[in-house]
Amino acid sequence: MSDVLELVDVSVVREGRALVDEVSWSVKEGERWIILGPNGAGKTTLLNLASSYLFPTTGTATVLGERLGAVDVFELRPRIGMSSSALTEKLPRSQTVLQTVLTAAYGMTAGWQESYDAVDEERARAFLDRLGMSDYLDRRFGTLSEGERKRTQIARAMMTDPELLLLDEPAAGLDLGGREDLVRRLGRLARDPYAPSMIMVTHHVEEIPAGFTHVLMIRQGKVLTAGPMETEMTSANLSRCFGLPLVLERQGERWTAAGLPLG
Ligand SMILES: Nc1ncnc2c1ncn2[C@@H]1O[C@H](COP(=O)(O)OP(=O)(O)OP(=O)(O)O)[C@@H](O)[C@H]1O
Repeated sequence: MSDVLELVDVSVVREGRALVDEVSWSVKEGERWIILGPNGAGKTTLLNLASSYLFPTTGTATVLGERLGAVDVFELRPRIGMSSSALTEKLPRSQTVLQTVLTAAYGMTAGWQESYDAVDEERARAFLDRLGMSDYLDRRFGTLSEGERKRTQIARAMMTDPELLLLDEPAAGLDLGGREDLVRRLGRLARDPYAPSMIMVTHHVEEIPAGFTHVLMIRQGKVLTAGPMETEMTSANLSRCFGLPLVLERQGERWTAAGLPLG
């Protein structure tokens, strides 16, 4: 298995502060990683490295076999699918759902043309169908609910047939039903052997879909633990990560966590 992502002693320093601090981490082809950590821990910074939108201040980052700093990122980026709220804000509100997904095939956030291939349209419809968005194809993106927007964005991220799929808090802001619907769909994607390698950032263990294989926990820019879910998802690790005593429980392939009552 080859490395999809390899960080070696990577630090990202801004205003004299290390947002990520000497991080070494590798993601192999086919793995599905969760990044867990409190607010401000450096999770999005790690995703921005993985998506080649940020370069290390020190250390080396290799994405899909290409070393950042020595590769044309405009060739690398189409190989990476990304869904994040920052990206959602850049998508034109007046485009339809189908157009929003289709424009990804051409590496754009805007610019609807009439000349899209029938093959591309077929693919866009198929991804939207898998994400339960078939009834919304002609709806304007700006009129969608939070959950519908997230599902559209994931379909959009899949459109370029990426080798690496990055999901930044895909379930944030969803109600319980919306979260469970999305988590089930992501679980199905995670178990699909033809789906790309995946890295998903979350604050909540309840949002970890079935089928995810590895977890990285980060706190104040430092990696606390990184490895297989079976060995690393423990109450002790989670408590260290979030800085208070937590009890982690597993039910089948899903997780819950709660703080211990105050004594
Ligand atoms: N350009 C920047 N200059 C200075 N500080 C920054 C910059 N970008 C991010 N930070 C800081 O770096 C830290 C890590 O940010 P990051 O967004 O990676 O955290 P996060 O774990 O994703 O947080 P959250 O869960 O709140 O989204 C934060 O304290 C943030 O304020």
